[in-house]
Amino acid sequence: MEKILVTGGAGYIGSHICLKLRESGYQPVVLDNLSNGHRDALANDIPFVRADIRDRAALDDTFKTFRPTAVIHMAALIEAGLSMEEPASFYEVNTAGSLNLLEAMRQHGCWQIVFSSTAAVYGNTNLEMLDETLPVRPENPYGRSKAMIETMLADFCSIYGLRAIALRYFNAAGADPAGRAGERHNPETHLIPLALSAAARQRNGLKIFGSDYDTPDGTCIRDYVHVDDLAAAHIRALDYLIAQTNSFFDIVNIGTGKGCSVSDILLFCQEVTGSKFPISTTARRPGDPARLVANPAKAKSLLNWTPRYADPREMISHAWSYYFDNSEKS
Ligand SMILES: NC(=O)c1ccc[n+]([C@@H]2O[C@H](COP(=O)([O-])OP(=O)(O)OC[C@H]3O[C@@H](n4cnc5c(N)ncnc54)[C@H](O)[C@@H]3O)[C@@H](O)[C@H]2O)c1
Ligand SMILES: O=c1ccn([C@@H]2O[C@H](COP(=O)(O)OP(=O)(O)O[C@H]3O[C@H](CO)[C@@H](O)[C@H](O)[C@H]3O)[C@@H](O)[C@H]2O)c(=O)[nH]1
Repeated sequence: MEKILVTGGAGYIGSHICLKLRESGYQPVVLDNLSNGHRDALANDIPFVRADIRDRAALDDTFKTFRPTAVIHMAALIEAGLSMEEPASFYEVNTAGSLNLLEAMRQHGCWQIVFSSTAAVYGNTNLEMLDETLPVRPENPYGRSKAMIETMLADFCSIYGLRAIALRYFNAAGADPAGRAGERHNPETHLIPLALSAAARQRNGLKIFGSDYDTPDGTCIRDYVHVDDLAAAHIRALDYLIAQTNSFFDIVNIGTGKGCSVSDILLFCQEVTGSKFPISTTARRPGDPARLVANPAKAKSLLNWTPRYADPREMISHAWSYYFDNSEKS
């Protein structure tokens, strides 16, 4: 079985990718410092290295021990809002940490990588849909830290011969439909899990960050993509990467192509849970673009990937089941 090193694999998206890797005949090996992940989010028999991507000696040991065929690189700080307060941490962990990883890959002859990029690289545009040919103009240091990694990848591909795909995910949502994994950020800052905890009366309602955006209902629009579909996209990307013989770098959006406003999401959360939690409006959160919706055409044409779940209510329903069954976990 081909071994795939999954950095950040104990996190929300990573734990779903590990499930999908095993179902697809790959052997995940996870490296995670557990700053925001959970060892118990992974099956016990998945090889696990507790280490930081900035620790070169730990990376060297990991490459020597496991000799992975490819890397899925997800380890990162992920909150766009926090990056407006602590930009240095984002450049240190995301950008410098990724350079450290790429250098270790080069030294150990591991030439294939799927990288977790983000819709946040696009920033504010007036466009209905965003496609991969647009210039990147991130609104926040998080997006800039990821855009820099895309630039490094392009150079490592053209000059050192790496093969790389950057998947620009839009907003991951939902949980494993079979209930084996879900979202457990601590502290939680994402819209849907916060709304679900309001629905469960674990918090006192939900505040909308800004209702004066230039959108139909004044709240921000995002493209919510089911985490199970996101995991499936990684398998497509990996299969594609492994089938190539020449170096290349490509960028692919992973989203549904459908936008949903914050207000819509909250109404859906109330509908799915049957709980009319209080909703109020507060100031905009700095660094939030008004609208981020994918043009998903390239994911279909290059990777033959299309989402199985396109209705946010299905995503919320799976997230709610997971929330309900795991509310005692931190
Ligand atoms: N959640 C989303 O909607 C979304 C959207 C676009 C892109 N992404 C990207 O997807 C990836 C995974 O996101 P997620 O939502 O699963 O986040 P997450 O926080 O649940 O997972 C990230 C994992 O990385 C680990 N980690 C953080 N810093 C590390 C370090 N220095 N060394 C080793 N491990 C480290 C954390 O412990 C965690 O397990 C990230 O790269 C994120 O930027 C996420
Ligand atoms: O209490 C809350 C929380 C969020 N929001 C809004 O809900 C939307 C979604 O926010 P959130 O769930 O925090 O996700 P994003 O800030 O869009 O970022 C996510 O999605 C990006 C891709 O679009 C990823 O790159 C990031 O890592 C990931 O955190 C935004 O408009 C927020 O302002 C609120 O109004 N109230």
